[in-house]
Amino acid sequence: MKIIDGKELSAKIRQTIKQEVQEIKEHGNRSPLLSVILVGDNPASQSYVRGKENACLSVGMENRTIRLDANISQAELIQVVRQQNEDPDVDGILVQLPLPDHFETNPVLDQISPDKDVDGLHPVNAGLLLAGRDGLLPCTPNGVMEMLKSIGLEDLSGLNAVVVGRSNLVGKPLSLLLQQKNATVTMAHSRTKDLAQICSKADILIAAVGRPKMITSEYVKAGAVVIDVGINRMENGKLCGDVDFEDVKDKASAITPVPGGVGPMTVCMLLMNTLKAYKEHESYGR
Ligand SMILES: Nc1nc2c(c(=O)[nH]1)N[C@@H](CN(C=O)c1ccc(C(=O)N[C@@H](CCC(=O)O)C(=O)O)cc1)CN2
Repeated sequence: MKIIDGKELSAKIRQTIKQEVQEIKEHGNRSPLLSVILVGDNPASQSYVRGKENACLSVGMENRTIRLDANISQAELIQVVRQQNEDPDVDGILVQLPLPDHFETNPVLDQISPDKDVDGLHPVNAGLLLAGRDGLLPCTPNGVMEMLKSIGLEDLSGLNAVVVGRSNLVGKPLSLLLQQKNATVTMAHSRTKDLAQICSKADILIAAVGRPKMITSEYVKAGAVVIDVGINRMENGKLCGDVDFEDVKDKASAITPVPGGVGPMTVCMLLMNTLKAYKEHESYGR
């Protein structure tokens, strides 16, 4: 069984991003800039945003974090997003999720200019993905595809993929990306009947349900590739995935750990999207 190490893979990809950013700067150009908007003081979100700041630093990109009080209004938040849209130095804009309860998330995300939407969550980018056209891809699904590629799974012809979870952030876009690579995709979710039986037919099983250790060995076909997108904080403070790693690891041919699996790839793909947005803005390389 192979453990797909997201820390190692993301470090490798970051190195190529760092080299590109260095070349950009050596040619006298400005650096790519990621602007992150954080509303409120959710400790997990604060920690993820710090991770994004450090990631930008590590590849030589500029970073701007806009920290806003949880009590600001939806209209005020939208105003901040629009300011970032209009700032020519900003290449990528990300609103850290979840927003505090009194916000409606979609109308806020809709305000991000699609060419700066490095989270790939704007309806324009979601539509481009649906149509199989080039746009900015959501980071976690894109990171999962990179992980599959790293173990030689690029053309998925003839393979059954089951995605458990149907969120806009992961399940829906990931199902489309897998299908683009010719997998036969089943989208399952909490209301799916005979879930274990359906999962046990998967050559590639993706768990993105947000239920700690839900996927046990009875859900897994012998030799399957198991990708765990879940990041759940246990009462003892430790993190665990949606997959019961100890129970599944000897049945799978390859598996991602939590922590150190898909999480680091998410941040890496964010850097990649910011670089891509930058190149579009500056017509760099054309
Ligand atoms: N606007 C967005 N909000 C959120 C996203 C997102 O992609 N866009 N995803 C998650 C949070 N997230 C990034 O924002 C994120 C979560 C986890 C990790 C990560 O590397 N986790 C580590 C463990 C870190 C720890 O110890 O706590 C791991 O899995 O190894 C990175 C990014 C929700 N919000």
